[in-house]
Amino acid sequence: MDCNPKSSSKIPSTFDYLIADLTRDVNRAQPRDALQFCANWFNTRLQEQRTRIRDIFEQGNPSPVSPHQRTRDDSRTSTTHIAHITPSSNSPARRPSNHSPFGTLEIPGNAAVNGDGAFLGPPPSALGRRVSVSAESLSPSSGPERPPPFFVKSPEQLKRLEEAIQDAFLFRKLDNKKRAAVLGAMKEMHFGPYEAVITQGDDGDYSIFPDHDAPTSSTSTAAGDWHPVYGKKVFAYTRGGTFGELALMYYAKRAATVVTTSPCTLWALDRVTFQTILLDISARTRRSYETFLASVPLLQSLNDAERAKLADVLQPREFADGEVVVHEGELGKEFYIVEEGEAEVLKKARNQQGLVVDEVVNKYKRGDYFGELALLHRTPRAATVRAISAPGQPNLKVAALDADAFTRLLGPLRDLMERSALAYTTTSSHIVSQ
Ligand SMILES: Nc1ncnc2c1ncn2[C@@H]1O[C@@H]2COP(=O)(O)O[C@H]2[C@H]1O
Repeated sequence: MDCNPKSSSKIPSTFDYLIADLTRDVNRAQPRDALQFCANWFNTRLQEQRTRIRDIFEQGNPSPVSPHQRTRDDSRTSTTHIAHITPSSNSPARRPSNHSPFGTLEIPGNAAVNGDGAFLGPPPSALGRRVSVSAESLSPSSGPERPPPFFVKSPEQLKRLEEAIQDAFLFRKLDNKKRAAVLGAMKEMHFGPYEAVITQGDDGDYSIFPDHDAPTSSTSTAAGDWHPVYGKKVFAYTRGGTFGELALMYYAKRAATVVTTSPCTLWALDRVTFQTILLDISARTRRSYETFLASVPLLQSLNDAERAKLADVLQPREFADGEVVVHEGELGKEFYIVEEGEAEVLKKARNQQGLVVDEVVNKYKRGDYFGELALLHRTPRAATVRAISAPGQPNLKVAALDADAFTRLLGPLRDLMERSALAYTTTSSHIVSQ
């Protein structure tokens, strides 16, 4: 059997990659009990994946119900009293558990998670409980036969949706095509005041992204500052806060109830799309970054673990022909590595007539980097870098690294970058950016 996902003509899925990795490890380890080895291997991979995703969430989008935050008094908590909340038609008092207000989307694999699955001894959840594992957890990749749902949206809806997700960490990893697929799969939902959007103890079926124009909603969970139906209020969401992802990531029960405090517009992303597109993409992005980074000359001296850390924090950006990535004279906040396409570097200079013109001083292609000077020296951008792509040629795609991660992860390469920068051409006609 050919287990190399790259040698097959179809697009390899996460499952293909997993089997290739497993085959490689089995060949290395030559286990006597192959079945036990495979069971342990998958279990370990599952735990690693959950841990990595949890870490990503905690870095980029801390959840109010993550274990170390649950008891913390958060300044974002609103002053709305939970005691005002009354059960709605969607509340647990009036409907059976597991009846989501979103209904069930008619897409394959969208059935509720089995509550007591014990397949392969699932890892404990982030909240310390054992969690169920559905068959989907081993193969989050949907493949072409399982397209995500698509909800038609007006330009006005799309604009609101874009605003709603602009701070959501996972979306930053999506390229334009995948982003469009996720936006299409998101469903607009309207809630009245004091309706339970998700209910503690239910299975997780949707991740929720509140509309930016929506008033706040609040979280409650049983204990303490008590409400007869919803229990204690532990957190309040303001605009831009997303919730409902924990149960989707860990196949755990809902860890808290989320109740609207006034009429709300929310965007719901179903569990299968969340996992197949978002989680799968973050794993794929990481994997393809690791391969790509190994080919970048600047990073040759980093080891695999260092490059893997870098792959975790890089964010894809795309620029059409003529779009500027960095402006000469501006403050620098990011560093860039070219993944695809081309860019040119322009510096302001005085021509013979004394007029200020942009002069091309450099060009970039795949594997090149730029934007290091402003971060290394804390100076304004020394030049403008803009995308160039002839008709039919790919747009410029870069992997961006923020200033903190640049210092932390590429600090050891400082000397190398300084030496390479000596080769930058600057003539007396160039105007020095201050
Ligand atoms: N001749 C050049 N002078 C200055 N910067 C250059 C030149 N050629 C390429 N660059 C890159 O252009 C980038 C602009 O942003 P930075 O100043 O942060 O870092 C700069 C370098 O990475």
